[in-house]
Amino acid sequence: MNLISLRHFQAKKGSFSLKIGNLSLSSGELVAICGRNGSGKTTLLKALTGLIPYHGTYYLNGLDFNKIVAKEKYQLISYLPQEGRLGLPFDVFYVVLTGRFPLTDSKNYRSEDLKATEEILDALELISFKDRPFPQLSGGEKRRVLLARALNRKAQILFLDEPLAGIDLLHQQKIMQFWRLYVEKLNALILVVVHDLSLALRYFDRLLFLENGTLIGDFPPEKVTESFLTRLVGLPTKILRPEDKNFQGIYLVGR
Ligand SMILES: Nc1ncnc2c1ncn2[C@@H]1O[C@H](COP(=O)(O)OP(=O)(O)OP(=O)(O)O)[C@@H](O)[C@H]1O
Repeated sequence: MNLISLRHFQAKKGSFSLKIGNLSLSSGELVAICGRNGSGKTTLLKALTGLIPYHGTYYLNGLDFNKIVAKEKYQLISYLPQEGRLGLPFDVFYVVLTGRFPLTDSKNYRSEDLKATEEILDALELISFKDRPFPQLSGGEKRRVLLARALNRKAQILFLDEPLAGIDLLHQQKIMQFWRLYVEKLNALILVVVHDLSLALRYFDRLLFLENGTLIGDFPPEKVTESFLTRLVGLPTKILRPEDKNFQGIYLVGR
């Protein structure tokens, strides 16, 4: 099912302009957005979330985005910004619980919100942190907690801006596995800004490539070519395709 449809879509940030002629994203897809710094990845996620205005056509779950009321948008979409700052001394459990706020009556959290929070903390191996004050966590721990908060709403659409930056390799792998289950269980769409092209090629269903605000590529990982990446990255690029597709560990390239 089409969850997002864009036509002649444009969003501006100062003199920068993002332009997408045509794009459809469906439920059940884990999609990476790739591109160099300043290519428009964050601009795209912000425009799709409604944080910056757009021109053109944007249908969300079959409805004109501009005609959907805010509460419904927040129930359908969960957005993790690139710079998630939170200076207040809340404990980790409460920070993650607040991810459920759009599902409540805006006054009280329900027992199912508490239960869901326990479950997501457990799934992301954060349960032992639950009573710790958020500001005291390390950078990577904070990112994992903010990701748990974004996932806790169980929204059908997730927009995640560089959620794996600063996270250790073991937890990156666990998060990738969790996203796969999330997509399957909730028939969800997850759109993730990723700089690590190895990760994007190995774990995602579809890769979108932006350059100077233009969508220059939209491929499944098997169709991404070395010549395309060489041009995109600006460096000679080789793709090593794993022989053992069931291998769950990481591949490192040595000298
Ligand atoms: N408020 C603003 N005013 C003017 N230009 C802006 C503004 N915000 C962003 N830009 C410019 O828009 C372009 C796209 O920014 P965006 O944050 O979408 O890039 P990105 O692909 O997410 O980059 P990165 O990989 O560095 O996070 C950049 O060149 C940036 O300098």
